[in-house]
Amino acid sequence: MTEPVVAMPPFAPLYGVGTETVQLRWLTVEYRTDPEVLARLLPAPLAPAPDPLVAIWVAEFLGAGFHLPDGTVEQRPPYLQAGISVQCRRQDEVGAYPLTFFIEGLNHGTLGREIFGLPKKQARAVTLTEDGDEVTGRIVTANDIEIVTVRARAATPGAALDPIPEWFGHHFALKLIPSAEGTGYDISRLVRIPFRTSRPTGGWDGTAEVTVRPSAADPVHLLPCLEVTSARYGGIRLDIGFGTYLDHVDHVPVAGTPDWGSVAPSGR
Ligand SMILES: CC(=O)CC(=O)O
Repeated sequence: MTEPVVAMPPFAPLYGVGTETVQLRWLTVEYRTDPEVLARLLPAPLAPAPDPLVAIWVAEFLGAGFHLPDGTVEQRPPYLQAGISVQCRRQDEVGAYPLTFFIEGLNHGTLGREIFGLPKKQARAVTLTEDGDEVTGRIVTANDIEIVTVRARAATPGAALDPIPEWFGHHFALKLIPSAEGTGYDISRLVRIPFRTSRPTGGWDGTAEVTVRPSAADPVHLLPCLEVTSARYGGIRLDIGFGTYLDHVDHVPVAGTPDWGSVAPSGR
């Protein structure tokens, strides 16, 4: 028999643990960046993919439903979320390594953060606005810096295309649980998270401009936009199942520190 998953606080869990189905309005802008910086951000055994691609996405989660083991569905109100992921390789598979997800209302993101290690942070604001054939996404950090503005314009409107890149099919997240004793971490493990998309509606391919602004706390500017390679927008359904544990990671790159140091395990 499979043991049920228990969430915090066990007295009155913050969320029910189940698989997720969500309807999205989603913008992805993909660009090439400095390959050396990208390589330094990846925890081994993740390695750079041949193309040094970054994807900035901004999405409205229109109705996230969590299918619980007892057959009930926990429904969430709509919210906005954005993320910065880089393309990577693990053995022969190409996938996405998520650097940071920004969310308005971190409570909605606790499940993905605690279980899968999706790197969610509270944002001051995430916006996704339509204006004719243009869509603009913004990420404003908790300390009020608009670190990302992406402005995309439709070139081929009306296509039924998936706005989520194919390489997002495998997300290799790093689940990192810090030690309670003040040094290092207790868990540092890659988790494969299956992202399955279906039913694209009203999407388009287009062009985009990307602006990233410096912030010490959220150093997205370390990944400069050298060339936009694609921009896609549209409606999509996303299904996320349970994850699979992969490699233990002993060298966790910490960006933005003067020497790009790493943290060590706690010894537990
Ligand atoms: C894409 C996601 O952020 C998935 C989740 O809801 O945790």
